[in-house]
Amino acid sequence: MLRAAELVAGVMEGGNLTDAFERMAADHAAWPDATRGAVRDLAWSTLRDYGTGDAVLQQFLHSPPAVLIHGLLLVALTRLEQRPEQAHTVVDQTVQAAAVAMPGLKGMVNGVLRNALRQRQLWTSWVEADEEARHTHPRWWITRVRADHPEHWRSILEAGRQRPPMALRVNRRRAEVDAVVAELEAAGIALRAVSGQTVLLAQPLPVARLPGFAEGRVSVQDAGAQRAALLLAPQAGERVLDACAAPGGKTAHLLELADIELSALELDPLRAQRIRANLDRLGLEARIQVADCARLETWWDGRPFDRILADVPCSASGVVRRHPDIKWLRRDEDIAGFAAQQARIVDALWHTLAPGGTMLYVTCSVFGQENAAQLAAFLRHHADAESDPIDGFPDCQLLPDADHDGFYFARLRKKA
Ligand SMILES: C[S@@+](CC[C@H](N)C(=O)[O-])C[C@H]1O[C@@H](n2cnc3c(N)ncnc32)[C@H](O)[C@@H]1O
Repeated sequence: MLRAAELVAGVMEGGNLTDAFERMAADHAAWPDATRGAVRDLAWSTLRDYGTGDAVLQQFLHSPPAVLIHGLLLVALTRLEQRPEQAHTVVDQTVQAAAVAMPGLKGMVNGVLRNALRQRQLWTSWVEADEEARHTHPRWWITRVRADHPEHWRSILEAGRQRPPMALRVNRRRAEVDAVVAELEAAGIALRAVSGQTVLLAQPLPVARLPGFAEGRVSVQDAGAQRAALLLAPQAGERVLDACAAPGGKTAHLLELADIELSALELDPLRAQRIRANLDRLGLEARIQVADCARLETWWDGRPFDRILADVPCSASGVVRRHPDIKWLRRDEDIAGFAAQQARIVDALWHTLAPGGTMLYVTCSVFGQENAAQLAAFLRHHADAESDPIDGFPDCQLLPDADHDGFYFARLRKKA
């Protein structure tokens, strides 16, 4: 519990959860998978439901406690929700953890949790009374989703607090889908659905347990993310650019689909290393460059691309259940910053696209400012651009649900 509380406290202090978890896992390399998974799960669940937990906690806190103790209390409330039948054990474990972390606050932790338990039947009414707690997203986020998706805002917010699905992509260069399905079933791994090269697992599990993963027959990639390479549809012999490539999920998918000459760009040198590792595992090859894709003079040799994937940096509001720290770390005003960065990237990349070529703009966001508004502005500013419809529509907003994350796709063609 204390380890999970440390992760939660790190986020409350403004830190990134994924990085903190990776540091913790590296510091405790001897932890068995199950321990690592349990710590991760508890911290992730606590942050997914942070708004709810904090609304309950605020009834019992008279002043803000030390951040680690605040995190510990939130983790304890999550545990109490998950395991009501073990309430007393959970309280005892939390008090023991407080005794290790901050012995002087052990009594306070004990008092808060026992009081909260005594008033268990009131939790729902406290949560219902507060919009942030009810939807467990910040108020500005709720306002945006409601304005952008008047019909679906509730289901989007609800999806944001669920455990994410786990999907696989079968590497068609190395395996047949039927054979992979048989291997998974033989390993006792239950499947929920199979469609094209995509296999949806009934339960998430560590990649080390996936038959065929190390041998590059399968990759883990959300089913929504798998649409990107299919929509760009590279053809044999083409020059293709993956402009924002790390960790390389879509780079690999593009290379699995056709024999292309692919350049992968990535701004962050550490993340760029993950592209190479992914491609090596899958037996694929690309030219990888560390560069700001919008600064053409630093990386472009002047030869135009037939297709460009612009999987731009964004708010990640469509994948928030995988990164539950995001919703508490981002601010409303950050979204305009993302939109400006996205416009700068696609404006620059457009110069590198051949006449008649195709660019796919992708975000994992559900905010209109990064999506449809971005497309409209782009078409206004580029007379040589036209929309290449997706399923008969100018764009495609995939909303997060039980099967896939939230994504936005817009396909643009450069007039010849
Ligand atoms: C949404 S992620 C890409 C995910 C990737 N396409 C995949 O499917 O695995 C966006 C990536 O763009 C990188 N990035 C951000 N700004 C960039 C820029 N100006 N030039 C190149 N890469 C950039 C980020 O570091 C991040 O790795």
